[in-house]
Amino acid sequence: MEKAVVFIGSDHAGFEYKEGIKQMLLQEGYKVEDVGTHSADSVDYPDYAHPVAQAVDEGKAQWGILICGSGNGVCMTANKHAKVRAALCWNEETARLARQHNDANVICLPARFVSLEEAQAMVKIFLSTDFEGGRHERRVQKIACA
Ligand SMILES: O=C(CO)[C@H](O)[C@H](O)[C@H](O)COP(=O)(O)O
Repeated sequence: MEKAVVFIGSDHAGFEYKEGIKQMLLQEGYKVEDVGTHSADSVDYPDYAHPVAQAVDEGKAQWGILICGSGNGVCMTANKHAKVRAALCWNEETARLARQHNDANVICLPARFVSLEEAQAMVKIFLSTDFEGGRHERRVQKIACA
């Protein structure tokens, strides 16, 4: 089966984790589009969160992965895009629930609060867990503003 297209981005705080997650995804056969940043030099997280969210919003990417220090800045930015449901995840269970209950399409990770191994495990779970639908479908429908 054809692997999904994943857009990934981070600020300087998430740069090393972005590289580690990207390598893992490439090894697993995903098509990965890296929007930057490309070094640990200080940058502004919206400059990377918007392109990832836009790709998901426009259907160019099935999934988005965003990393900053706390995960909050990239998450707030991504959720400005209409079709994006970006979820801040900090352990395997929150990553699983973001998919099962919220049908999230972007995972936001806090590089300064989890290990790279934990972040990689969360991404694996996020990309392989199905939305449960049912009662959650109704709630997800209500997230969007009219
Ligand atoms: O967006 C954030 C906070 O909501 C991120 O954690 C940033 O990575 C962080 O603010 C960057 O901080 P720095 O002191 O400029 O490295």
